[in-house]
Amino acid sequence: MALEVQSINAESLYNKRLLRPQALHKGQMGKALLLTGSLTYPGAALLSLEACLRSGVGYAHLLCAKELIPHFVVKLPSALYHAQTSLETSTQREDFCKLIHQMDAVLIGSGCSLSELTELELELCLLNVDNLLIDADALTILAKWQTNGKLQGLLKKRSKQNLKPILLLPHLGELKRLYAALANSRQKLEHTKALTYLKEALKTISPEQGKLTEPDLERLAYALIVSQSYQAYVVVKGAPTYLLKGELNSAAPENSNLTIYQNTSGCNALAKAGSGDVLAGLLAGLMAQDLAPDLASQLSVYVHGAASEILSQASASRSILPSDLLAVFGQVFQSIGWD
Ligand SMILES: NC(=O)C1=CN([C@@H]2O[C@H](COP(=O)(O)OP(=O)(O)OC[C@H]3O[C@@H](n4cnc5c(N)ncnc54)[C@H](O)[C@@H]3O)[C@@H](O)[C@H]2O)[C@@H](O)CC1
Ligand SMILES: Nc1ncnc2c1ncn2[C@@H]1O[C@H](COP(=O)(O)OP(=O)(O)O)[C@@H](O)[C@H]1O
Repeated sequence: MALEVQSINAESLYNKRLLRPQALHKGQMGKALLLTGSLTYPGAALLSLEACLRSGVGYAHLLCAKELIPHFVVKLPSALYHAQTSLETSTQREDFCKLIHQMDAVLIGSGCSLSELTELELELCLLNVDNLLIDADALTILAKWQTNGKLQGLLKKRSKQNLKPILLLPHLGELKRLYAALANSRQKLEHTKALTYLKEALKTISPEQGKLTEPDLERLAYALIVSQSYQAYVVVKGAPTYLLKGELNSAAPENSNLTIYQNTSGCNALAKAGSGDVLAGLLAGLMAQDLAPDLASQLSVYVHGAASEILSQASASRSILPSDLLAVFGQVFQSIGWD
């Protein structure tokens, strides 16, 4: 039984730092496309876009309702904007596919709203995008497709084309939604097995490593099942955030190989609508720079959390806004040697 618990902290990330040569140019630093925000939730687009720009990515693109572009461009002029189309015609779908094929990473979901258009965009992304991050409303659509059987076909096509596992960013509510969509007795049994495995395996490691509470273990057991059933990497958002690497061998849990990464940064200043949008944009920008999904996830959750801690040294956490985090990302990156 191999289980390891590792902390995501300043030292671990310093040791994994990748330096930016002075002579680099924007073309070497990746292109990220955000399919975030909507007329209903425009703020989510701005938060994720600025976070993406502050990740160091070469180009940050946003595809959004054309009415929003004149407002956004005033606030974030360095981003590149594309007007959303209905995807009803084959030309519109071809243009959309052309755009996503040019990208090194695509984020879909934060503030997109649960529209038919979001569904069409998500389907095309699943079939075409290698580094695909899925958040918020797009997670709800995934759960719906899991229930009605559509997702299985899409994931099969995805794996035939050798596209990477998708990256999911659920909070506990969304994680449970994804799990509930599986809800058959076999998977329920696997959740019980996963939980039992985690509890047993934790007894075999040092008490220092194994400080995981019962609710955290529950969360991780859900994440294990979701990760396997959706063929996905999962960032298990919350206090604290966890990442999982490896697999549960459900036939023989004792033969599983699993690493749990526990983030050590963050505070309750993040318990506000919009914090998740900031995290998603930052992670998309890092993935576009060719960082492996596990390193990009570790770095983004740490920087996001540490930014909230810096702000809370000078302000009551209640008054800190998700948009305030953006200005201190640079300070956190610098403190861990990521220039
Ligand atoms: N400024 C903006 O434009 C924002 C737009 N947002 C978008 O608004 C839409 C709806 O977001 P909602 O926040 O209503 O939807 P959620 O699915 O995030 O939250 C709905 C409910 O889920 C439960 N929940 C949330 N977080 C949980 C947690 N950590 N543990 C357990 N249960 C939890 C709570 O009961 C919550 O009221 C999405 O598209 C979202 O992306 C949000 O991202 C917030 C900010
Ligand atoms: N008390 C807390 N301590 C540490 N991190 C937190 C806390 N509350 C929220 N967060 C972090 O803030 C983010 C909230 O994301 P989410 O619930 O998706 O918000 P949004 O409304 O923006 O979609 C997650 O990254 C989560 O880990």
